[in-house]
Amino acid sequence: MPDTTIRHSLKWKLWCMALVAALCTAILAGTTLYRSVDGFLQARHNARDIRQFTTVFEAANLISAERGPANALMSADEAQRPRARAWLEQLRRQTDDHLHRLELGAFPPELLAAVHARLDAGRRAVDRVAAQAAGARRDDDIQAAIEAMFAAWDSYFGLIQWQATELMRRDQELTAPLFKTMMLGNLREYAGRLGSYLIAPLAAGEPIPLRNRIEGQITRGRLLELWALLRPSAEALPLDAEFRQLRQQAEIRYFGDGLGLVDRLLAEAPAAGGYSLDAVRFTDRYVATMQPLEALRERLLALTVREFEQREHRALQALATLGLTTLLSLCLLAGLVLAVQRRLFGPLLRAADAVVTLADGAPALPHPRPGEAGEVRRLYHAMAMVSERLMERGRLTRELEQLALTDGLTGLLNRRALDELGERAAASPRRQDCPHLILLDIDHFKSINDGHGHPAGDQVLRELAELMRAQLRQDDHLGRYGGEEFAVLIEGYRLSEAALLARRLRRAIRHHRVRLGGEQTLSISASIGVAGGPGLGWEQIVRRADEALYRAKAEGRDRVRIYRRPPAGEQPSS
Ligand SMILES: Nc1nc2c(ncn2[C@@H]2O[C@H](COP(=O)(O)OP(=O)(O)OP(=O)(O)O)[C@@H](O)[C@H]2O)c(=O)[nH]1
Repeated sequence: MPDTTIRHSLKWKLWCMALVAALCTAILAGTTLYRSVDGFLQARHNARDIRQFTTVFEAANLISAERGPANALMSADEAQRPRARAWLEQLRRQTDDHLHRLELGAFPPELLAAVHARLDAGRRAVDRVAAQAAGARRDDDIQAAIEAMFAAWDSYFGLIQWQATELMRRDQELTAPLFKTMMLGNLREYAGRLGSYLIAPLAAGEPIPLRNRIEGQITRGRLLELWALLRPSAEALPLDAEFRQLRQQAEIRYFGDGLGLVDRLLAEAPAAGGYSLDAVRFTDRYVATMQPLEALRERLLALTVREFEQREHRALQALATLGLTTLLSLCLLAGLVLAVQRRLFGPLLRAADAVVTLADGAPALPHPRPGEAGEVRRLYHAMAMVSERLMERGRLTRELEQLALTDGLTGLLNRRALDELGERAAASPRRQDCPHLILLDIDHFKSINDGHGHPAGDQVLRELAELMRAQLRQDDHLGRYGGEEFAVLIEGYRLSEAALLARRLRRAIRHHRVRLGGEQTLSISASIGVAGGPGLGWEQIVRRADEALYRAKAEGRDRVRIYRRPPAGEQPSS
């Protein structure tokens, strides 16, 4: 018996293999997906951090920018004061707005508190000077207020450094953009400071103190250093056309006009007529030349933010592509397994069913369905051939079996067939199956052969077979039991009825005329022995019928003798 347990089923093995393949795919894809998700989250964090850093830096820029109107206010006359005050108030509001937003973020409170303290101190110093009448302001107070505002920026720069360090520690990829941004922020701050060193002397009409000149030179040196780092060929700088254009504008406006203005005032001795520009006008003109520096920093930050947003977008695309590819691979695998199951196992199982019906001798071959594979069609074709051969073989076997049980001359059952039927009937427990045997032998048959030839003898045998068949019921079995010996096996008769049938047969034979060639006819007779009855074995019946037949022959032929069971102690009689 074939092992059909599920463990040995090909379908089960296929599903197992598919499961293993799906697991391998999932593990492989999972590892890559994990990296991809990690990359995407990192890119998203970086984009968010850079945007946040932009906000932080804007506040620094505003603190720096506050110094312009503060300087103007501290050196303004009565007429200039309202405009400078309005300008300063507007910038202070913007700065406070930004700082307020920062407080909501995760900055160390002590750093924020220090920024507020320094900024308040700087603003108070500015306001104290601004509150004095134009003529009463001392350049030392102005210088002190300016330096207090420098300290506010320095304090805020500490906050920027803290955040930059935090971000760089989280991802080193942020190092370059953060440094570039800080560099540009410093550039704007140093430019502002350089101008501020001139404000107090300009406001007071005093010569520029040596300390201011030295600080100014140091600041100028830093400015030029930073600017050199931002030369157009610097690889770390963006190739963006607008950025390059802004750099060019800064080169002309600030490093040309702005520094030129500072140099001119440094060169001017505060003679009797004073400086060629007062502090307010200087501030107006100088602040305007710093504009491209601010634009440059904003552009760099915008480009950096854009680049990180693009990275985030690309990481998301890669993640989506990988996810979809994985899903598609798993779907394809499942589809493949289902297709194999439908296209291969379905037909195989139908073929198996057909083979079983074929073995039972009732072939019901499966028909190929549309779209079924060529291999399956070949299998069905081979099965059709096997079925055809089996049918042919069955037919031949049946023919052989028939031949083995049939007498070739008369077409009647042969002795073997009759014996089989007789044994079966004798063995049957049903009373109505109880068999009787009429054994019939043609008298002097040898003389027919001798006198008329062997073919005439054959003709007699054939005609006698037909004659007897005509006398019998459908259920009676007629056979040729030997050379010129016939046998009738009957069931459901009593012995007397069997004897009657035997006598009828004898009479029919006696009255029959065999026509040989021409007018010549031949009459024949037969001797008959009858035996049978309940409780007898087939061999016994045959032996008894034979005995009765022998007696019929012995007593003169052409007669019927019946084997009767003798009373106890007596010889059997016929
Ligand atoms: N034509 C022909 N003769 C056969 C066939 N089978 C047996 N015989 C002959 O049947 C004859 C039987 O002869 P015997 O056994 O002497 O019997 P009988 O001549 O009928 O004599 P009794 O039976 O005593 O009346 C033999 O000559 C066999 O050759 C057959 O198929 N065809």
